[in-house]
Amino acid sequence: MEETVFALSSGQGRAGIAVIRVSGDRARLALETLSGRAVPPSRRASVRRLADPGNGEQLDEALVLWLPGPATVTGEDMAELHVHGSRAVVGGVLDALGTLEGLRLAEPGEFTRRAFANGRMDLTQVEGLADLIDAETAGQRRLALAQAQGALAARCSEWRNRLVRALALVEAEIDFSDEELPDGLDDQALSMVMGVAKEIREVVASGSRGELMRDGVQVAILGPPNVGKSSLLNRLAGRDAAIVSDISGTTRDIVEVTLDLGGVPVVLADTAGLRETDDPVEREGISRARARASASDIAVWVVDLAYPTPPVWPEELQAARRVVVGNKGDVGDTSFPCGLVVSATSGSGMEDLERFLADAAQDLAGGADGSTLVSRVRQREALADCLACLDRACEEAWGEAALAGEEIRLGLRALGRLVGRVDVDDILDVIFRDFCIGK
Ligand SMILES: Nc1nc2c(ncn2[C@@H]2O[C@H](COP(=O)(O)OP(=O)(O)OP(=O)(O)O)[C@@H](O)[C@H]2O)c(=O)[nH]1
Ligand SMILES: [K+]
Ligand SMILES: [Mg+2]
Repeated sequence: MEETVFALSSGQGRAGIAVIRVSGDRARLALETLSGRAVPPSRRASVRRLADPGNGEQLDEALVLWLPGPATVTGEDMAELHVHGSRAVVGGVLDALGTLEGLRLAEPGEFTRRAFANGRMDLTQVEGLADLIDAETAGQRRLALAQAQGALAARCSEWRNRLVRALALVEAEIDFSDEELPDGLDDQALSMVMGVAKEIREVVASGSRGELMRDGVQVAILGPPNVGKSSLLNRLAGRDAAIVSDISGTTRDIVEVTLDLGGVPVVLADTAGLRETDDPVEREGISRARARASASDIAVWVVDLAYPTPPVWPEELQAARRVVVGNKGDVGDTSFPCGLVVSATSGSGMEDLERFLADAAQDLAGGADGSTLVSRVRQREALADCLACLDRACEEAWGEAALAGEEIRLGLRALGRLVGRVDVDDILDVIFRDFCIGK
């Protein structure tokens, strides 16, 4: 029997209400012991006095729920205690639960781990839930919620069913042929595999959008020293995140600010001005700036319109979108060719820059049609593996049936990895590492 676990599932610190969850076979006994009465009718919120079973001292008057398994989040019997959210009440109730035999504090992510173990969620839903809890923008919430509710899981199981049927056709053909093995896939199996491959290809192609939505679109602010890169970052952030001064080479470390632009998370990075220098610290800053530039999705090159020089994009730049921004438009030559003219000090043109960034970010990460299903490299790679197998199966279509069948089987295995049916051990710890106690 698994131990029964409990934890504070709402946030740490003083609050109006705090929610403590108990999961496992002893959840009923725990609730009965603390409340001194039989559990209330299942799934009905009921008021109970909770007392310390050791000395009988009342700890709180709470709203409690008795949730018998298996139709619970973890798949086990559960109890929920909605107590007053002070340190003393929460601490008292947690301590009291800890004194009960067979109960212990849950480890980070343990509720979700049990849900996964009991088949209440597949791995993609677990990942979606982790992302939902961390979601900061509306776009992230939509993507994570769809995944937590099983949008990707449902597609996977549908692909799986079709591939299993195709495989059955191939195997039947192998079994029924007397001497000579049949050639490749039969027509029906081939069209099934091709159909699934086409759909997976589309999902894989949209994968980078989901990853950008989950991780944030990276914007690098680049340019020579003293052109006003840090001033621009501060303007966009609406606060003094980076040090501004009239001394060239002020910024050394990367300064990051995350913005919510139309529901898409955008990570702005201010960087050291690019120039030749003998100062070892500044040189390190410049090499960091170049590294960040090469990892950016959107690159902004800033020109000082008071002393304009043409942009020199770093060679390693791979950004999908670039823009040249002429700064110090308040004092400089606004006829110099730039994508946008702004002034970080007066604020003129800043709305245009923000709109440019929002549109570009939306282009790269937004998926208003909700068709984006994958949001992690792990998911995209598993699907790409599956796709490669299916493509090889189709190539074998006129070759050996046994080989084609084997490729379909390998494709199914890749799908199994995606949802956590096979080869799950090494990824579980990585996924649950991000979870905190109570989830
Ligand atoms: N007139 C005017 N001055 C500006 C504007 N933007 C920035 N400055 C000034 O330009 C100087 C340099 O600004 P920073 O933001 O530190 O420039 P930077 O590109 O980050 O400089 P480094 O970090 O040294 O590479 C400061 O004195 C700012 O006040 C602007 O739009 N107009
Ligand atoms: K400066
Ligand atoms: Mg700077």
